[in-house]
Amino acid sequence: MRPNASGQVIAQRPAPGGLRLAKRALLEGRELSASVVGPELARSWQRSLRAGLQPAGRMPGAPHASGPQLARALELQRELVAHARPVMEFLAEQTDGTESMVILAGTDGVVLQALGDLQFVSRAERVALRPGATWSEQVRGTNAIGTALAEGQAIVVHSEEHYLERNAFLTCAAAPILAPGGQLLGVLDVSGDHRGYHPHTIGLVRSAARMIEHRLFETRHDARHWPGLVLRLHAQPEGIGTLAEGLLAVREDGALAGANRAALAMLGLDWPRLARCRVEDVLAEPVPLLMDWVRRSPSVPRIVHVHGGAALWVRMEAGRPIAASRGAAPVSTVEEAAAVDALAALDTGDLALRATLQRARKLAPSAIPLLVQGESGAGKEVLARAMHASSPRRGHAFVAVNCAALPEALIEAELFGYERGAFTGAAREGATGRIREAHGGTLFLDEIGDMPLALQTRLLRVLQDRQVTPLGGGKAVGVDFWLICATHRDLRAQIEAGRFREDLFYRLNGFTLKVPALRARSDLEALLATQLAQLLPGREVQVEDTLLAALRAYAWPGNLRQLASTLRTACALLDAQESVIGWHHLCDDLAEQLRPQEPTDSAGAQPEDLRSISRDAIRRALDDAGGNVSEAARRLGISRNTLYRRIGETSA
Ligand SMILES: Nc1ncnc2c1ncn2[C@@H]1O[C@H](COP(=O)(O)OP(=O)(O)OP(=O)(O)O)[C@@H](O)[C@H]1O
Repeated sequence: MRPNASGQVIAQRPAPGGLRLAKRALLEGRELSASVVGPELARSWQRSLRAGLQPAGRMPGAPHASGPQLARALELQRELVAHARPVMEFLAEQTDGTESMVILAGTDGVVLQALGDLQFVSRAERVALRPGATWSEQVRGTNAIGTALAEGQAIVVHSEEHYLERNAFLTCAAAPILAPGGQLLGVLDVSGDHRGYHPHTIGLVRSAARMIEHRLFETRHDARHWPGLVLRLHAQPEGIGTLAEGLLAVREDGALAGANRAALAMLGLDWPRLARCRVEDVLAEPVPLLMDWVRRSPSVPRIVHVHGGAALWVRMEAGRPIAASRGAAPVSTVEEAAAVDALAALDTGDLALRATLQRARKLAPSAIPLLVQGESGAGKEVLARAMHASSPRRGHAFVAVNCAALPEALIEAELFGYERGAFTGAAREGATGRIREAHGGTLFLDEIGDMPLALQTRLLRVLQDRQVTPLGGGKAVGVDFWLICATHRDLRAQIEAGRFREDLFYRLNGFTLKVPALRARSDLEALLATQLAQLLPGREVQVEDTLLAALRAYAWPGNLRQLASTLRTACALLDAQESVIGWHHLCDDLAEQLRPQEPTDSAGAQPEDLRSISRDAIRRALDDAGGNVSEAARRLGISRNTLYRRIGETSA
């Protein structure tokens, strides 16, 4: 098995002898056998031949950028280099011990950064993999970096597929990195000893290139500076916010300003059409409607319709000018109203939650560090966002970081930022880091109980000194933010077990706020009404009586997240003329979980009952998903991590 040029796996790798014969055929002007040499490789060999290169001969001296030339190239590509760095470190960790290098090259094929193990190459060959070396096809013939640039797509070039025999010791996988407008910015590559070839490397490299593109898009269209709309799209609501989401930037006048590749695929666009299109050309919903949605409730996912195609879920973010340009009301009045509404909007009648909200309202102006505790999906982040919106800091950023979602090396770079001085003599910073982005605003650290101990020590230092020092030893910078942390874990038990620093616990826990689990709340009906009004504005929709009773009795292992995803599915299935949500509007597995249970008062259910309901639901979902945990989690409307945790809890 081997991946073809676009990274898909094709069945057979040609024998080296076959490639040698094919290369001879190329030199003799004969046709290349398509079964030995794929179309991308054949085109690349032809280009190499036309460039006057000889496969076996001595390579004419390949140009190598001088120190000042490299510094200038790095300066020109500052944004790309800064965003690529943490992703490259992550890739280098994944490929550690595999005798390979992670390389970032510019559009001219010049190596800008290289990380990893150079021991697998001879001293003479090392220089070719260092920053400054050139890997364009023109100078080195077919190779993953040069060929990915020439073809504009991901490619694997293995051993003798390299045009020059002297490069046959390498196996390389490379993927282009594109700007949000489709312009080629550079190439990410993993090159290693040809004996260490692994078919999954290309997938890893392509995902890493997507991560860089995602960060570039988010920086260029950051809602604080970009005066337009950002649409996050996916066929399923759970896909929004993940690496698989489509990203679309829309100018205030409706013209499309940027996208990622996932959005192009979802909308049936290509890069040239993107530049000519307006949002009305691709979506059935006009810009004023989108603007209205984003002003009224920006974080609520909605359904939009692609012309002649699928329905997609969308979550929108607006730049400040749009968010503030509501009618004739002065901005301060609008912000004031939003501030009051943010916490009040969460109060749907449950007394325990109301008590939490009242405390939150009093604490919001104080900037005392808060710890929000509650089960996964219970609404901890939503509460933290509402507190920020109700605080004097609401004019600044709310920065959320999930400490459980990223590998340790990435969270460190993400939180603290890093210097690019490590690889050039230039003085400007590489990436600011999320802590500094939260300056003046609120830093929300989700799943703080999962933060690795080494990072806890660094975070403690930041909280004590109120200064952050970027990785790579830059200057300490003063920071001022409101810290809100959240966890589903018992942090005291974590301290006992030696997994959480006690001194950090006291620093971040100025006050604990508890968010009740959905099954313990008494306001399910009010929640249903509020969410249905948001999902189907202007429509009067009820829930059928027997279904409502079953929903009340259900244990809701995924809490509000699961409720929201259940209602989104139901609304998507509801016909325009229907006004009652019934059993047939649920996905099958939830309907099955709900049916066998007699309607009982969930608030009166004993913990053991709830545990067994939860256990049954999980078992059924796993059975239905054929044991696939990701699929079972999707069916339950909870994350994979939560499902693993619940499996542990319910089998305890
Ligand atoms: N008050 C609410 N009204 C409607 N939906 C809500 C509300 N609070 C939360 N949700 C829904 O639940 C989802 C999860 O909420 P949130 O991220 O705040 O939970 P969490 O407790 O932080 O979860 P986790 O611990 O898994 O990070 C939200 O995306 C939203 O769909």
